[in-house]
Amino acid sequence: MSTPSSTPYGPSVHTLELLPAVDVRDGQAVRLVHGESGSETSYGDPLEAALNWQRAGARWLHLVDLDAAFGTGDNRDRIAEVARAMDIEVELSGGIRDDASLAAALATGCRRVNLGTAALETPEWVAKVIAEHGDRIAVGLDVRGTTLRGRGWTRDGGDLYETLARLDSEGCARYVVTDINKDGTLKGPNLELLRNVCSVTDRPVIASGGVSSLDDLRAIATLVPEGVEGAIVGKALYAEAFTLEEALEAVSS
Ligand SMILES: O=C(O)c1ccccc1N[C@@H]1O[C@H](COP(=O)(O)O)[C@@H](O)[C@H]1O
Repeated sequence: MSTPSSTPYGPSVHTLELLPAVDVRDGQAVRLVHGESGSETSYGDPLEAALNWQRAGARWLHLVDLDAAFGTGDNRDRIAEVARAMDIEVELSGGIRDDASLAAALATGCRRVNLGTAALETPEWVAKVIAEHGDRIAVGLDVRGTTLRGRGWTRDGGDLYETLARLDSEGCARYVVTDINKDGTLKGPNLELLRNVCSVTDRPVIASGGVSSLDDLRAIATLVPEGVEGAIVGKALYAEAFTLEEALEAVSS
């Protein structure tokens, strides 16, 4: 997914793809701290937020149904409305755990979905949908240390590296790696975790959690040759630490 651009001097170079996040809870765009329910800061209408990132030049939107992830209901209609309104690519997460929720998610026209809990609790189903849908399926590896967390990040779900090896062997096309301890904190990304994951898989990795500055994005961009394809940016954009235009400029090569 990183942007290829050929040069007259050699092989293609790739720039880090940026995926601004719109997480939806109770119909509103929100940001959480460490993914904890109850830590929400609200940023208003999710459609307006998404259109804003699109207008600013994003090529991708990371769209999350937080209620579905937490099991506190869902925002399915609102999420579908946002996904359908986008001219850019959308990756959709939250509560996609069975055939019905997967079919509804794919029917929004999103480019791909991220599976979290299902990869931990129903591995046979995940292997089946990876085989059926190829790169329209990515897996979100949400970790504290090296322990995966599911069900709104409230339950342990096994070892990161064992799960990664299993998913690799099943043909999983891509991983979204979130350090929960960093998420929503503006404390900087976990570069070591990203490096470690890239060292054990040849699949592209999307970095998530902790981005606070343009320098953080530049630091993640240095990992593109190791396999980091993109970075999700949430709190920093909503808190206006920088603009999306500045971020896109910072990672363009
Ligand atoms: O994105 C968040 O802040 C977040 C916080 C708490 C739980 C999940 C969160 N987001 C994403 O939701 C999916 C997991 O959903 P599920 O387990 O498949 O239902 C995953 O992509 C998380 O990164």
